[in-house]
Amino acid sequence: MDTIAIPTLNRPVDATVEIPGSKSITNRALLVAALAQGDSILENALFSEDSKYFAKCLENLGIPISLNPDLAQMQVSGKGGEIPATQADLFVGLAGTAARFISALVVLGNGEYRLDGVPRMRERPMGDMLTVFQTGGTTVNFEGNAGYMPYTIYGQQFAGGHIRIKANQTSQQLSALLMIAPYAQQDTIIEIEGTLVSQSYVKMTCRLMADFGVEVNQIGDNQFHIKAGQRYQAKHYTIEPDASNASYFFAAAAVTGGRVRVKYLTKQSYQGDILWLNVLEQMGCQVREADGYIEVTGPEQLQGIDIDMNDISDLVQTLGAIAPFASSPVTIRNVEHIRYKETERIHAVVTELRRLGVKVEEFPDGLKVEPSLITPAAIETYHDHRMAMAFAVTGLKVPGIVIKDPGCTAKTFPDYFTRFFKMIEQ
Ligand SMILES: O=C(O)C1=C[C@@H](OP(=O)(O)O)[C@@H](O)[C@H](O)C1
Ligand SMILES: C=C(OP(=O)(O)O)C(=O)O
Repeated sequence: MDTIAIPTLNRPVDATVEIPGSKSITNRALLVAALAQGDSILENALFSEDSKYFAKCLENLGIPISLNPDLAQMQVSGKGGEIPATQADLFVGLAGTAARFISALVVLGNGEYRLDGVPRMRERPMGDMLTVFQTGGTTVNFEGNAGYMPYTIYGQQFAGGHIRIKANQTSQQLSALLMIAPYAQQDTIIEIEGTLVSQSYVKMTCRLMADFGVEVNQIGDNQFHIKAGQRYQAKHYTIEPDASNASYFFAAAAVTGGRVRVKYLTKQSYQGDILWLNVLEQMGCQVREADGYIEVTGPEQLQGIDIDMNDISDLVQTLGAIAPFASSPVTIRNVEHIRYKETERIHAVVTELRRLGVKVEEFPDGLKVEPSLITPAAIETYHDHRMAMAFAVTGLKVPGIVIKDPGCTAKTFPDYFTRFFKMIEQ
């Protein structure tokens, strides 16, 4: 297995970086562009495993898509809600958004669609959404355990109507239902049973739907009304830089007492993970937004924090990886749902911090990291891009940190290490 040794930086970082487009926005835009009638052009689209699997699924469903990675551009020729292919084998890798959004899309088709992913994807929950479809008359045949990949969906129509769904393990199934709801046979009311995790992503879904011409009426925190017959409008759409992936570069400024500017990101971002800036401010960093970039300047000494990260849970690893450098404990709460992601993330981050000699306590829904001296180690990444990207930042401060399987960043950020090394060379 490949490894990358992280060189320590014995000075504050001082760099300006560019981050590729948001994964979450790219995959939403691909879905709604596929449902619109006519050509949409997506600028600053993300080219990574997650979005390429998504694009390939659309192509296999007969929706023409042309990819221009050099220009970071994708063109989708939407079919107005039709799915031309009547049979398709669809592979989503480890992309949770592709798994959930494509499964919903094929319910609108008229045919037989088999979906599968890598072994870990077969362990990630799909059942709450699939039960909704089954209740509405769609047949789903599971090859293994009910509620998990691989399965075949026999698309007919999405019934819509009054739907109840749980969203305590992932919000992505709710986002998927919302995005196909305008194409249902009747108006749809979606009611959340119990708690909704990762709410900021649902907000992102509704904002993106609005950008493409479809209205969602949200009543309180847990009811969504979508009128049938609304249609997405094909359009030219520019995707923001990925705020989750920007977090590692801002974190580099935070731990080295340096300065990092991320170009083209704004505080008005659709991405909840822009709140990483508030987290860093609370830990002692300074944040400045200017025309065309956001700048973070790290303090001499980071402070600890006690924080509910339910809404920004892709940042748990970033915070975990810099937490040992704070002057007081860092406590992360309310993120039980990250146990269902690329890996069992609470356990993974706790295990790797302990490997580095850090004192850390694991809770059912989070962790507490004590200020600690770090001893060097080779970090296991568990096929999880965020383990590799986050612990590379730790390596800037401590000699001898090695990241195993750095290629796993390809899921959302194929050239992460190239940009990371460019940051330290500036
Ligand atoms: O809808 C989305 O684009 C996402 C929602 C979140 O997942 P959960 O809703 O499963 O927490 C997030 O972790 C993931 O990276 C992207
Ligand atoms: C959880 C993530 O991805 P997904 O659920 O889209 O696979 C992530 O990118 O951190």
